[in-house]
Amino acid sequence: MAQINPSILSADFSRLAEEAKAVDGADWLHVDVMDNHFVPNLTLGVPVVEALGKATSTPLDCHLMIEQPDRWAPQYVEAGAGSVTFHAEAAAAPVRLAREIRAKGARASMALKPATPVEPYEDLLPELDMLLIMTVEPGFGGQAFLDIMLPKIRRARQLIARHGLELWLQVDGGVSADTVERCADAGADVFVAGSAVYGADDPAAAVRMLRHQADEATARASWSCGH
Ligand SMILES: O=C(CO)[C@@H](O)[C@H](O)COP(=O)(O)O
Repeated sequence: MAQINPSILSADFSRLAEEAKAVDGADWLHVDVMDNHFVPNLTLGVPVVEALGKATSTPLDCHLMIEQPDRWAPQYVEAGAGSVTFHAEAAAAPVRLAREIRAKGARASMALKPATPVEPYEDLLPELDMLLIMTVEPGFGGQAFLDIMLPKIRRARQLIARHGLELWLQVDGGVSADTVERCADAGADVFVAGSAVYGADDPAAAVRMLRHQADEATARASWSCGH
């Protein structure tokens, strides 16, 4: 079944605990950590992740859009993140970092900005639990989905299949009722949605609707036949 991870970046930051509970039933809560260096925006850090973990039973999927993830990622695991994503463009030693995240008990994930190809990372995929393909330039919610990322999602799904991996394939940026089916058709199985969820009158219902759309598209997709 498709996983829908609402992005807290689109929530009301003055009511984070309530906003986290508003999406009960989501698979993970996506937490965007930005440092104003790797991306031109600043959001939240370890203490807020720790507080969020106490406010919700939904597991936390922390997306680190920061420099020096090798130094910081382990602290997010200790703060309670169930999944930690670092950027390939920022990590000094991605294999060592993925192993450290896993050894500390979280799922290890690596993200690729739109201009970063997936092929150079083929040999690293077995070290990961999830690969995140950005479908906008990281930094801000509410941007338009980049259609030109669909071939990259397809190529990533083919690599995962070729190696027989159980790797989750996440997409993030501009995912909505208009785009989720194209992402699922291309091979994504984990969908981050910020404005499409928190901009809806009923965020929990928006999660259910996106999951339904993604599941239907996946069932029709050639990559999922036989799964
Ligand atoms: O990582 C990011 C942005 O850098 C995302 O998680 C956005 O927060 C998603 O928001 P929408 O594009 O779905 O509004």
